[in-house]
Amino acid sequence: MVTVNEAGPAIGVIVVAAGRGTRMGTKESKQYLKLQDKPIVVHTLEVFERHPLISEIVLVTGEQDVDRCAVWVREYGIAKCVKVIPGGAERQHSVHHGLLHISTPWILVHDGVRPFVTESQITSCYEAAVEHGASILAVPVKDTVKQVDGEGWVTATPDRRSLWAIQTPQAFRRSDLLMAHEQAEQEGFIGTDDSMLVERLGVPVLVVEGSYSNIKITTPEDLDYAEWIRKKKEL
Ligand SMILES: Nc1ccn([C@@H]2O[C@H](COP(=O)(O)OP(=O)(O)OP(=O)(O)O)[C@@H](O)[C@H]2O)c(=O)n1
Ligand SMILES: C[C@](O)(CO)[C@H](O)COP(=O)(O)O
Repeated sequence: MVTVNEAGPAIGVIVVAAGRGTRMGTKESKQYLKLQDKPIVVHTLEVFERHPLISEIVLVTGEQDVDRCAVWVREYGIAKCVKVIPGGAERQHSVHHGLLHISTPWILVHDGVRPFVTESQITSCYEAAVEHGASILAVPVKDTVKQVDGEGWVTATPDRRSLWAIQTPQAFRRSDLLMAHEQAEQEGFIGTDDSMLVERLGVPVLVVEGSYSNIKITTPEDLDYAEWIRKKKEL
């Protein structure tokens, strides 16, 4: 672990970037690939660095990447990033590690590979959490979604009007998120996002509409799309 800057009060963000990027298939983990002239994760950090409500960022990376990420944090002037720490085997473990290094009463969790989140989306997500207890960014699904069994047979067609594709950031009270992670760990439950864990505690989670351009860079074709979005936004 490297302490890079002094901590401040208020809203903290855990940026998780400790994944291997298996679906991207590149030698370099996708969060470190360059978008224009900077690593993707740096673009993501810069959005939170610029946000007036954010006081503190904890960056979670692969153990072998902590030092080079700490160098980028200094080089790119991410002054709100107080710690760069190693993550765990699953995204959930990485968030849990991050949570142990941040003590603001409200926490946002964000994927390091979602560099196109906007200031207003972050604000809306945070404000909805403060008003309602917990909130997540999402967009309505555009396609018809089927449930399919292991042999390829359709078993159900859920009503599309009730289906949303979930994004980050996700905003929670720190106490709820910590309890949710501890409970999940005790029960051996692994979820694909943090709200799943908080829902299991019985805390209602409000969906706030995000945008289709807040993509998670996951597979090779997302890189071309990301470059196109970046050019449109002139990041
Ligand atoms: N053990 C892990 C796994 C994922 N992540 C982070 O969680 C975010 C969303 O995960 P995903 O897109 O699935 O990333 P990977 O796990 O790297 O991708 P893949 O599943 O294709 O291996 C990414 O910023 C990723 O770095 C993490 O911090 N720790
Ligand atoms: C948290 C998340 O980005 C919401 O869409 C997503 O669930 C991460 O999941 P992945 O399995 O790591 O892609």
